[in-house]
Amino acid sequence: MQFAPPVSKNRIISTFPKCYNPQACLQMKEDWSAKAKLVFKDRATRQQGLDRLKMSKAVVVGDLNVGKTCLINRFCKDAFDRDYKATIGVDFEIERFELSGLPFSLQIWDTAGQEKFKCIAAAYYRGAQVIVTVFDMTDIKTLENTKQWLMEALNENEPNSCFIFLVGTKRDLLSPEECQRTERDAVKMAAEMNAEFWSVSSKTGENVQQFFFRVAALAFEDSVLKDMELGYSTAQIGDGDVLKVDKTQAAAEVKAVRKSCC
Ligand SMILES: Nc1nc2c(ncn2[C@@H]2O[C@H](COP(=O)(O)OP(=O)(O)OP(=O)(O)O)[C@@H](O)[C@H]2O)c(=O)[nH]1
Ligand SMILES: [Mg+2]
Repeated sequence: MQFAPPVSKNRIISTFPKCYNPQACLQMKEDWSAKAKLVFKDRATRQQGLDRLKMSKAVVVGDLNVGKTCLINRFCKDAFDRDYKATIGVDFEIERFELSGLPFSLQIWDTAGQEKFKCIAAAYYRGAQVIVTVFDMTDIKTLENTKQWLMEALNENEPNSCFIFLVGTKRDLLSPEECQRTERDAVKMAAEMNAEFWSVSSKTGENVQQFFFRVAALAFEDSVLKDMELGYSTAQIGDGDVLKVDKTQAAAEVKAVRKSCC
């Protein structure tokens, strides 16, 4: 049996993360659902949870240059690169969390916005529990394009099976007035997309951790509740080996994509 190292302190989520804007929010509640709390309280589950991990997949899509890679790198590596380096095909990160005492992993797939890599990236949309559509707050055209990106990602997934997020990046480049105006447009778009809206800066880090905490919390709770509905005992949630297998498999796939592209 694989024993995962402890989750780092800054990945421990003990209270239910809030949304960014109540006008574009997927779930208004301020706490975990009562059903989910039952699972968290189950001591047997907590014990099993120490060596068992649950994993969800998030795919990040949007036009080229909008800041998808920077968003992921700010959260996963606490780093920011001023220079643009286009993502080739796909890339991925795995982040481990502890939510209300239970372990959870989020597989974050970074996809290329460039047209020539689109068909490769699209192959990785399948099986997503979360779709993150990203736009550049300084370039309104990229907001309009998020609908198309979302449609393509939804096409590869079961209807109503994904949480949808709309994320505006580069808020550090806008004046407060410009920011407000763009956020108003984004809230309207989020309503059309059934998405939750977030406004972030990967340069300063503003709202980035809060956003990913929210993603992790919604995906985790949903997984727990789905498992319950399927009638699994709480002790069966997740499987530690999944993390190892998926990571190796995913890394091999990314390598193959790069080879076929270059
Ligand atoms: N000021 C500022 N610049 C940003 C921010 N996020 C990204 N950038 C810049 O925007 C450019 C593009 O960022 P990337 O993250 O590489 O864009 P991408 O969406 O991954 O692009 P593709 O991989 O081609 O699809 C880079 O030069 C970044 O430095 C931000 O929050 N603020
Ligand atoms: Mg990129």
